[in-house]
Amino acid sequence: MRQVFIAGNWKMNLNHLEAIALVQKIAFSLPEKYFAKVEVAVLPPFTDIRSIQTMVDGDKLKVRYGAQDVSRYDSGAYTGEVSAPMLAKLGCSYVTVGHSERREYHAETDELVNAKVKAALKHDIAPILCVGEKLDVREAGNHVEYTTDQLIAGLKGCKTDQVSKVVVAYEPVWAIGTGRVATPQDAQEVCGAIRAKLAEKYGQEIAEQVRILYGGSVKSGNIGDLVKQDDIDGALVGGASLDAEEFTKLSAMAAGGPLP
Ligand SMILES: O=C(CO)COP(=O)(O)O
Repeated sequence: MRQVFIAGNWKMNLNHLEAIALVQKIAFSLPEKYFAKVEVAVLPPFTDIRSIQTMVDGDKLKVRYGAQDVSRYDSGAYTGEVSAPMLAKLGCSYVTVGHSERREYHAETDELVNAKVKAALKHDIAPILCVGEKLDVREAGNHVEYTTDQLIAGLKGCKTDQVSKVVVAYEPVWAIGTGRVATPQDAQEVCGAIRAKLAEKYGQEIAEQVRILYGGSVKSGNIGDLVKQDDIDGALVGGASLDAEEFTKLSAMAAGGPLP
């Protein structure tokens, strides 16, 4: 049984002091019983991770955390890069790989995304592999093939047992930060195709274990209908993850009901 998963991608927002305040608010406003039904993680900028680690460990908070990017290399002369061993040492559970903003603004190719997926897995950090089409691809009706091709390219060379640890995030680029959320049926179409492709390549048992998230303008008002879909196991949330009250509400709705 896959646990519902809500991950907040903070993107390039919040310094380490603001990060502490936000995580504290999330941890204390979501009643304990919800954490049994929904896994909640935050993905802050690198500069916030150490502060979050200290607080989560010290106060034994249920919120998990990770990073937004990782180097393909473990160490060496790669100025500006942060490695998977460094993230592992900071207790990161997750790292997003291949987010459309990195593919677009940092020219990340499928080959690089694949190398980063493998670097994370090697150090027991679960990659959140982001896939998703731009508007022109959807309008041409090629969105399913496009995203499943990105999926297979991102997982190339991974062992079958590693694949079960990967989280896939389907984020149609036209729905990110636009307020234009995909309908639950549109999102299910692609998430279902992603699971079917995983089953074809790695077997049904592995495919059933992989969590598939939807991302793109997710809010407390639309998450309920999204997670009701068979193949949507949660969400990768951008803007709404920066507001403690909204993110807590959204996490509670993903767990099956509103906050008391
Ligand atoms: O890119 C996203 C999460 O990774 C989605 O961002 P928004 O929720 O702001 O649309």
